[in-house]
Amino acid sequence: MGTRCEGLRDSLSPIAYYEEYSHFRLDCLKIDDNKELSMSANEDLAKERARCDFNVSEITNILDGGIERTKQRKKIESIALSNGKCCDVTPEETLGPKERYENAIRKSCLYTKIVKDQVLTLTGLEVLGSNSSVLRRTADAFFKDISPFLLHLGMFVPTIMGQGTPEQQSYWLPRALDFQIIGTYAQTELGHGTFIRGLETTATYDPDTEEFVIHSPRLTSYKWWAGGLGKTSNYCIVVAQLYTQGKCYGIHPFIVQIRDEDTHMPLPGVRVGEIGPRMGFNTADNGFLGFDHYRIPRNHMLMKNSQVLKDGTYVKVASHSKLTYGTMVFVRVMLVNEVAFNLAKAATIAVRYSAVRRQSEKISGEPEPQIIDYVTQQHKLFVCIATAHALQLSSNWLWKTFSAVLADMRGGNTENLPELHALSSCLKALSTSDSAALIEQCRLACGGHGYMLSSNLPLLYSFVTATRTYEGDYTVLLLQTARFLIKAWEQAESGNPVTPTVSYMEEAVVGNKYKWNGSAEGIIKAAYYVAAGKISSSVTSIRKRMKNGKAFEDAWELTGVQLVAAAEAHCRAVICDVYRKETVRLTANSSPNVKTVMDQLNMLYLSHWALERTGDLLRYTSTTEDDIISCQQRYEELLAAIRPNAVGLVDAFDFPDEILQSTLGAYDGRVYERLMEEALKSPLNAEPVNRSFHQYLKPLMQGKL
Ligand SMILES: CCCCCCCCCCCCCCCCCC(=O)SCCNC(=O)CCNC(=O)[C@H](O)C(C)(C)COP(=O)(O)OP(=O)(O)OC[C@H]1O[C@@H](n2cnc3c(N)ncnc32)[C@H](O)[C@@H]1OP(=O)(O)O
Ligand SMILES: Cc1cc2nc3c(=O)[nH]c(=O)nc-3n(C[C@H](O)[C@H](O)[C@H](O)COP(=O)(O)OP(=O)(O)OC[C@H]3O[C@@H](n4cnc5c(N)ncnc54)[C@H](O)[C@@H]3O)c2cc1C
Repeated sequence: MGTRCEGLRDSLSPIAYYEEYSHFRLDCLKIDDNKELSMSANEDLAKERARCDFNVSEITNILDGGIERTKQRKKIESIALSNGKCCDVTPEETLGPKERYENAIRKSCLYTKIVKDQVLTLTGLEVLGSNSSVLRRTADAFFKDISPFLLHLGMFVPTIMGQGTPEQQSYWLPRALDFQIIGTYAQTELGHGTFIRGLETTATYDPDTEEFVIHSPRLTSYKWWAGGLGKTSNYCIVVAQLYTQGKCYGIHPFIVQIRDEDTHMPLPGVRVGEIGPRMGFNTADNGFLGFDHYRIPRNHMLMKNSQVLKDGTYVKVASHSKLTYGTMVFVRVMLVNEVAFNLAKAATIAVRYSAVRRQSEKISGEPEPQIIDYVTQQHKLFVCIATAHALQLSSNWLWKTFSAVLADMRGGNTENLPELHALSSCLKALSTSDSAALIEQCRLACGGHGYMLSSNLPLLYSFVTATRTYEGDYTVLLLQTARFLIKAWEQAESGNPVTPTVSYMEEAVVGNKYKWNGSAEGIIKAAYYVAAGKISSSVTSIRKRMKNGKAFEDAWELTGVQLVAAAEAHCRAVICDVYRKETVRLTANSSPNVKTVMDQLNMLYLSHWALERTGDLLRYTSTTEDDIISCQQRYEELLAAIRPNAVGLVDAFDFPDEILQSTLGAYDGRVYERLMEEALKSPLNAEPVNRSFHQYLKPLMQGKL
């Protein structure tokens, strides 16, 4: 897969091991004699590229955000990839947990050096913000799983930037950005992840020494989960309940040193370790952390939003009580981009593989078709390409919204924060949930070979399915959006103005039923009407329950299923709307064929969701069965229209093989050769007979056990 890296051979013991068994594989399996193993590219894939009718790089530029950004991305990628030391000779998933972690640290250091020496000097800090997707793409050439440094750049640095005073930033940021210290974000505890007001770690101010005493009063207060915490980080952001002058002021962020900067030993009063094997993230040393009356200086509390003065007086600086949650909002915004990128990778792998793979007979006796020619396969895959586009464009739009609200807040205006919170919550929830489900769909679309770790689909899934939970669980975040929607509905009902993303309510509260029209704009409007219908039903249920004597909180709780569905419908309508508008805007000056194929993908996405939500359309709009039949027909026509361009569309994601890291998805389509090459690297192939034969099998077979 990708280029092999000779330079690393002597740095790891497993590599010597591999070299040992690589002699064995040639002797024993004689793959050199196998005429089938060819070095030339797959012909079917070459034919697919020849039939693609649009300019692939035009779409690449659109997805990157313009030709200049494509150029910059490629430059950064080539800096990292030409380093020639990015990949492993031994697949990382065949290493034991310790070796795997050590290997991840080795690669993280290598990658960090490249970022520090070459990328940051080229791009400045922008690469950590709006342009951080470039870093994420490039990092994937180094890590099949996750870098233990992810939280350092993903949350430690952003928290200092977002929650620190200018003085604190100027002290901590240069050290953090230079990797003199490595940090993480320890908020979640054994006992609480969602309900952060219930966190139990305490930070009690002692005015005599001008220190905070950080303490974990019980097992459930131990920090749990933070990435890079177990073994890598020597500092971390600890979110704890702040006590001063005998009063609790709720959760606040503190910078806490946990390991000696020289020996890396845990400091006295700190208990830290790794939490053990998990479904994914196995190279990220997610950790636990407890404190025994551990003291830190007063100015290690991040004091941009609130302060504790030397004498212990608490001063609230921020104009909004939830600004301490700012890092979470930032990361939720980033995650939409993150999962769009991972879904694009899965779609690339599955579409290329489906063009190479031939199976079954459509007509008895005729050559086996490429599996991509089955309409059911197109149904599984083309929505993945379309969703990757939808999420990529929605993420760019969300980033712009986030930046605008941030700019307002710098001027003291927090008016648009609730809308940003509602939007980032539901977009994070839906994008992570859709992407995880569709990556799994890509894996299933690749049959048995999709189950191989070397396809990279299982790892992509295990990584992305975690995004549905972390940084706010799916249900919990949709319920946050629902709070905003219900309030907006009540505002619209009483004739007061509402914010732009819920302006559809103004028309819907009047009680009109929407008449179906199958155009893009018509489907989007129908989606908004479905959302309005569900919000209205939720409001009715809550009111009915309250009328029957329930308190608001109980009525809300009992209506939870409807509220989640309403928030989901709202968010789906927003994605459909943004995807449509951005497609039209971004292809305004494109060549006709690019415009056509982007429009087809967009219509496919809209029709797909209309068909998925037939029941809602029939219930909340005046859509008829005939309308659904014509929508289904249109959807099937779109599958056929997109089919010739499918490989071109995934090529437009422009993933180098080193980043894709997949036996099934490499550009040249040498699927079978790569599967065999990777199989031969299995440690079990290191010797013709495993010692367990002598220890167990032989005695069993000979009745001597
Ligand atoms: C080497 C490669 C390098 C690459 C570099 C770049 C990489 C980028 C990618 C980054 C990857 C990072 C990986 C991250 C790993 C996971 C990290 C974590 O999980 S960390 C752990 C993450 N953990 C979680 O995410 C925990 C999830 N839980 C929570 O966030 C909160 O508990 C809660 C929001 C659910 C409730 O909070 P609670 O205080 O109980 O609030 P109530 O419900 O009582 O509502 C009261 C009012 O507040 C309002 N409001 C609320 N929030 C906000 C807000 N943010 N804003 C504004 N307003 C907000 C709310 O609307 C309501 O308003 P109203 O209706 O009254 O008007
Ligand atoms: C791979 C991974 C990496 C992580 N990295 C970090 C990290 O670096 N730093 C960090 O601090 N944390 C991290 N986390 C923790 C993560 O943020 C939490 O797991 C997440 O916020 C969910 O909290 P929880 O685990 O307590 O789930 P719970 O809150 O216990 O949720 C369990 C179930 O209860 C439901 N539920 C909970 N509350 C409600 C409610 N109010 N209404 C309805 N349903 C509810 C949820 O929907 C869910 O189905 C990580 C987690 C994972 C999996």
